[in-house]
Amino acid sequence: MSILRFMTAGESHGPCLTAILEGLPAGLALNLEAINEDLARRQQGYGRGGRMKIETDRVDVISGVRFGETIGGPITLQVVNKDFSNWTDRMAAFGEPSGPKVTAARPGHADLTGVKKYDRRDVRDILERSSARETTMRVAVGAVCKEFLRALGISITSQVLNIGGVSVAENKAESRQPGRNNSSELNCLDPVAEQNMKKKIDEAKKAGDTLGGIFEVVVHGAPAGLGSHIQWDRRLDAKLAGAMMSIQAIKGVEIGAGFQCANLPGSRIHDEIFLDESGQVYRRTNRAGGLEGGMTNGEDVIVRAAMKPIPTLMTPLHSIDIESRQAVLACKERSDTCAVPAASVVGEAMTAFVFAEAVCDKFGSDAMTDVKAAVRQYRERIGRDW
Ligand SMILES: Cc1cc2nc3c(=O)[nH]c(=O)nc-3n(C[C@H](O)[C@H](O)[C@H](O)COP(=O)(O)O)c2cc1C
Ligand SMILES: C=C(O[C@@H]1CC(C(=O)O)=C[C@@H](OP(=O)(O)O)[C@H]1O)C(=O)O
Repeated sequence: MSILRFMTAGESHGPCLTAILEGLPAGLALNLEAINEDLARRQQGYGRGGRMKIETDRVDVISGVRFGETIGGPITLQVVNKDFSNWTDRMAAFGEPSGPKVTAARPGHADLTGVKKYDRRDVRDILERSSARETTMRVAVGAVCKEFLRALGISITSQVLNIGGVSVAENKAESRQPGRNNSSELNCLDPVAEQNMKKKIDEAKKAGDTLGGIFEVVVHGAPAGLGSHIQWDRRLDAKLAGAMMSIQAIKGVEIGAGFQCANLPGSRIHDEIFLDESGQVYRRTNRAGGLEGGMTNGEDVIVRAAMKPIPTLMTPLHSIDIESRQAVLACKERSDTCAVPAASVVGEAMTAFVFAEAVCDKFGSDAMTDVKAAVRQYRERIGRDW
């Protein structure tokens, strides 16, 4: 059984979304506003659709917290869907359906395989749960995990590197500040690239098309030795890649130099190890992205994810109607043109969960005082021995 685990529930247009997070130590001070801030960051981003104008996501903490501190029990988090009141005809839990059915499956979504696998006649039975509205709860869970990590000196940030082929300049990408999130609308550190990205989003929107892109998540301050080389399912790189791939529409993940590793010789990939005058170990490069042998190595952890373009197009793609079995154009519900900045916040959240689990695994997870003491002692030992 996982030491730390969470589950989400709820449909995109249902009454609310819920998450239960279990396994964090008691005695962790939580800041409600920090959770709400991350929820607001996930809602931002040029290119998002009309739904984000309806919702103002704010979390209710239903269990596991008393007077601002965790007590060790499962933490239940809830966010209300304001839009539910407009969908009661199509989303009621009981009674007869009164709203129209969705029968034109969208390529690139769960629609077609979902209706077959679950033996449904209305694509809505599938799309409501496959929708990335669910990532609201991942961000709420991730924000709690971030508080836990922050108390131990570990911070997580992200930036958007590419939208629809428009990339940030390399020197701007590397100007990231550990532990600090930027305030750009697209979560991008290059103002020139950001303007071009916005133009690209405008063009796509005008053409009824959609865009994907790439974002990067950085973990700063993690001690060396989280994860393990001992067994395949204890490798932190594997857990991190799996967590990133679990985000809707993510199709590629790389750690450090990632796919560049295939093109360059070992002399230009591996990070050489040096000793300074005081005998401290250091590296001049971080192409491994902070992970060697499935463990953190003390450098910043750098993970990137590629997101495919949003599958709902306003100039719809060819598809079929599941009822009439005729060729039709895919359904086009209100939709985002580009959601890479939002996905970058979800990427932070999933990374926070993976690191929180690794910390609980290594240092225990009953009481915050014990976890803090164990981390302090371990940091001292590996600082001394290296
Ligand atoms: C933050 C975020 C927002 C998204 N918004 C939309 C959207 O508005 N319309 C849409 O069709 N897909 C959207 N997607 C993508 C779909 O949820 C995703 O492509 C779909 O669930 C199919 O899963 P797959 O792409 O992982 O195969 C969004 C994804 C994320 C991460
Ligand atoms: C609701 C969110 O994203 C949604 C993700 C989504 C999808 O198919 O993934 C489809 C759209 O839903 P709607 O039809 O309600 O506009 C997005 O808005 C959100 O991010 O909170």
